[in-house]
Amino acid sequence: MPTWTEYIFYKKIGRVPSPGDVVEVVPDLVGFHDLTGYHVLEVLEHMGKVEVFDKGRVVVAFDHLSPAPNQRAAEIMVYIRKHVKSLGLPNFYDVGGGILHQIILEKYALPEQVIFAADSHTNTAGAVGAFAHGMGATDIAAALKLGKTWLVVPTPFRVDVAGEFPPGVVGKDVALHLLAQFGAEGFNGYSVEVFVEKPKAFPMDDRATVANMSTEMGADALMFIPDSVTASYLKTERGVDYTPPSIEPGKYADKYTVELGRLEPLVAAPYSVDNVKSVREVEGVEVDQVFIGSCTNGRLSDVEIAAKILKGRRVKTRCIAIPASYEIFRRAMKLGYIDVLTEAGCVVTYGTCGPCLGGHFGVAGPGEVVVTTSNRNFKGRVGHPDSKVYLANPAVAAAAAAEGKIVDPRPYLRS
Ligand SMILES: CC(C)[C@H](C(=O)O)[C@@H](O)C(=O)O
Ligand code: SF4
Repeated sequence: MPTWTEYIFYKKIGRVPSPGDVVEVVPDLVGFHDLTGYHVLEVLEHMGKVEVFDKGRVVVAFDHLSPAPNQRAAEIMVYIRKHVKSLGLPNFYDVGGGILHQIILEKYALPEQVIFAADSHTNTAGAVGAFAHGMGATDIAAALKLGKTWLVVPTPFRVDVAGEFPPGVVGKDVALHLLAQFGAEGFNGYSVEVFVEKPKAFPMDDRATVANMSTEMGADALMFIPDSVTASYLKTERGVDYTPPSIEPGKYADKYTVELGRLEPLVAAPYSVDNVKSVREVEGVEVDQVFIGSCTNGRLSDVEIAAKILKGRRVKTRCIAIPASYEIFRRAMKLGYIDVLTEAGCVVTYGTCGPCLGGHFGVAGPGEVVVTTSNRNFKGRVGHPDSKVYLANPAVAAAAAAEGKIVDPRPYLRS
């Protein structure tokens, strides 16, 4: 029997490919955002005519520099809007709609699909078992025009997730644990297939975080094998009936088991995603800015855990909280989380990557220390090259905001 990767490609091309094969596939979805969209459209213009193979399969979101923080960003948006309008693209999310990857996961991605977008964190949709992969703007332009693209079939690697999360430990810590074990680039050329032993113990939001950070691991894709959680997520969120196929585990190059019960809150210290330490090792580090958000950890459960920690407290350092989509913002507001966060002194907004990439809305200054729930911490990522970025889960981030320094968040979850 095939692996999930082989199964998906079998359904696409009518034969089971081997790792290393070059295959041509028709994408189910193709996406781009403001930053890469400009190049995508420019390449299409150079190719002669701006046209797309199937309007319904194209998703566009303004998320990186949105709302436009400068004239250049505004010009780019004007240019993209013009094309979106003349193409008549129905799945366009202007300023405030949210981060492309969250929108794709929330509204479009389905198991067994093949998804490409002009952004490296496209693999987030692997949370529902889609083969989702980031590509450069030129490749995306070609895929949009031709309705097909090619790729080298990756080697499947099996990861089993056993047990249940201890308090204060979430999907982010699984991602950081894998980075500690395998290193950045550790999964180059692999598609990681994750089997969850107790599906309910590993909710969709946590799956999305792990799939998202497979980019930092170098993976071509990371997919959660669809299970009862996938099915109920699709039913409740989208009204889609999905019965996961019963495929026997196929042949894997290698495998690894994550024991959730043995994890503790982790951080990736400057300046590398695999410079992973337990939060206890870095306790006391003073923090200038906290960011709770991004395509990694801007989902409802992330906002919820932050609100739980910050309820009745006042932040001791500046804290920016950005639910990853309009939908999440609305839900968080109805549940009272936005109120709690604003009362605690957080700056809250919606629908932008924000300070994740140091472009606007919280650019770090020289010497500043940032704790962020996002996915990259290399030099200068959040702004000044002399700033320092710690990647952490939303509980660690919220506790850092409450104390103005890195602390173990677990006591805050008990009180
Ligand atoms: C701007 C874009 C090309 C980039 C990416 O693809 O990853 C960005 O989203 C990031 O996180 O650095
Ligand atoms: S939130 Fe950050 S990592 Fe995600 S797409 Fe935006 S810039 Fe890239």
